[in-house]
Amino acid sequence: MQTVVGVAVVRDGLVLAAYRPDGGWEFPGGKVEPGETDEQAAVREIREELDLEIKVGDSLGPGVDISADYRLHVYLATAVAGDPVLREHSELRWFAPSELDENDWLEPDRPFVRALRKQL
Ligand SMILES: Nc1nc2c([nH]c(=O)n2[C@H]2C[C@H](O)[C@@H](COP(=O)(O)OP(=O)(O)OP(=O)(O)O)O2)c(=O)[nH]1
Repeated sequence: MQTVVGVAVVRDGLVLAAYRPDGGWEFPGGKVEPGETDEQAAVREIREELDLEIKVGDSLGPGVDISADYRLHVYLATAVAGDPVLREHSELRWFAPSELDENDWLEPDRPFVRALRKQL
């Protein structure tokens, strides 16, 4: 089983969501490479995808299977420097927790979206 890390970047009480070109909101992030920790992968992916420096915080809850091969783990993070740059997604948006509608998110992300609505 390989881990995919999603990062819930929080700033001023808003969470950053990224819209996939093939549809659906997701947490920016990606696959953890061999020898990397989840945290290292999160920092690398957010730098690559958004040109953003982050500090990774707590996990948002137990991992959720994406498929037989991949499991999604989502971590809270804060932006240390810079603004996110649109590179790989079709849209980036900061959502207030009350605006988060889990139905617009990829299915594996929905428990994490619910956790965010409770925690933020
Ligand atoms: N980054 C990210 N991926 C997610 C989330 N939820 C979810 O099911 N996924 C899936 C989509 C992808 O199939 C896989 C992550 O792959 P990736 O981000 O490294 O690369 P990718 O979109 O180019 O994926 P792929 O087409 O190469 O499979 O996990 C999420 O919140 N964030």
